Amino acid sequence: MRIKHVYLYITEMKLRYPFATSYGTYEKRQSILLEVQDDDGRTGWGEVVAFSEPWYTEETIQTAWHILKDFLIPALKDQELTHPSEVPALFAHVKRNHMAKAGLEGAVWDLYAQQCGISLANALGGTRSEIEVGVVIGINPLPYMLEQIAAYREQGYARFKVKIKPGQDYDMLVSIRDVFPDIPLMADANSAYTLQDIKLLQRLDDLDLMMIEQPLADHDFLDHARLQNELKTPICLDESIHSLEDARVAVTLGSCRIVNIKAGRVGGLTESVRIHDYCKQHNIAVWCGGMIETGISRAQNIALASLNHFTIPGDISASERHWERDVIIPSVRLHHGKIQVPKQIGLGFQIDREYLNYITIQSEHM
Ligand SMILES: O=C(O)CCC(=O)c1ccccc1C(=O)O
Ligand SMILES: [Mg+2]
Repeated sequence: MRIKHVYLYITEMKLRYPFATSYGTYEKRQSILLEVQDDDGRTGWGEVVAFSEPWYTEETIQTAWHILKDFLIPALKDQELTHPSEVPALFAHVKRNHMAKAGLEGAVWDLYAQQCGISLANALGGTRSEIEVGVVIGINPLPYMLEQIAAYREQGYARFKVKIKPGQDYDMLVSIRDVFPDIPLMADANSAYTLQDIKLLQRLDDLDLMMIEQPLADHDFLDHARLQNELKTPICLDESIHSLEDARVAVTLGSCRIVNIKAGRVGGLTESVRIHDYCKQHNIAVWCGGMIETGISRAQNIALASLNHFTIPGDISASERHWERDVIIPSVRLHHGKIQVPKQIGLGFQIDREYLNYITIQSEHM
């Protein structure tokens, strides 16, 4: 396969509800959607999940746009490929910029699956026909969070993740536990704490949380290992894990017992599958993270989460969790609290071109 054309779209969509994390609040979402085309005119779709602000990682929409246009797309175009797992080597001379790389690599995976006449899930080695999914509750006044949890439970979500930050942590979680003693519950700190907060973090052990996600800074492998040693609650790493190598460091040091895999953060689906396989070998649980993404990345996540070691429900909610309307047809829906893994070829969804046009604020053909 040879990529002859790449079409880039910067889109902007308003979230149905503002989404607050420990480091900031998202109200609207720009994304880079990209379409790659081969010599036969077939196209594959990918999404760069970087945000407009460098809060979650250092990448932004603008840095990704630059890296894609000036380095990655020229490195990919016209190269003869037999498999998408060859794409990371073409990008190896470009340091990091994982979300930009993953957007393009994901589009090649979709195209490859279509050429083979199989689903993306199948191409990645996925075996599940449906996946259990969880939902994330942003930081808000407590009564509103309780209402949201009740509503999402009604919709069948199998796991509830609550964002926490200093001052909105222990007491808030105790109140949630009082109302919902049995729900599978976890907390995501997005690096809001340091090892100095160890006493507070140890109190969370009373709350029967499935895990605490990324309590400390992204580079703090050693401090996470010390913290995990002192905590009963499993630590899950998100922002710390940019590669298989990071997963090896974390697992070897004992920095976590669970890994959140996001294709964007680790540079693509190829690296995601490698991390999945490594964690499976080492008895480290994995689940698929979310990035408030459009349906393209959401469809990719569904395919990825169909691999058999994704044993914990991921942050793969229905399209309507964040969007009034999604860019894929049909939108992602829950069926009895689960999401069906599409059997159709490629991503298994169509692109809603009319809506794509409507939300596009900039585009380019390369
Ligand atoms: O996609 C979602 O619904 C929310 C996923 C989420 O928690 C998140 C969203 C944006 C940035 C970081 C994170 C995170 O997992 O830390
Ligand atoms: Mg997280």
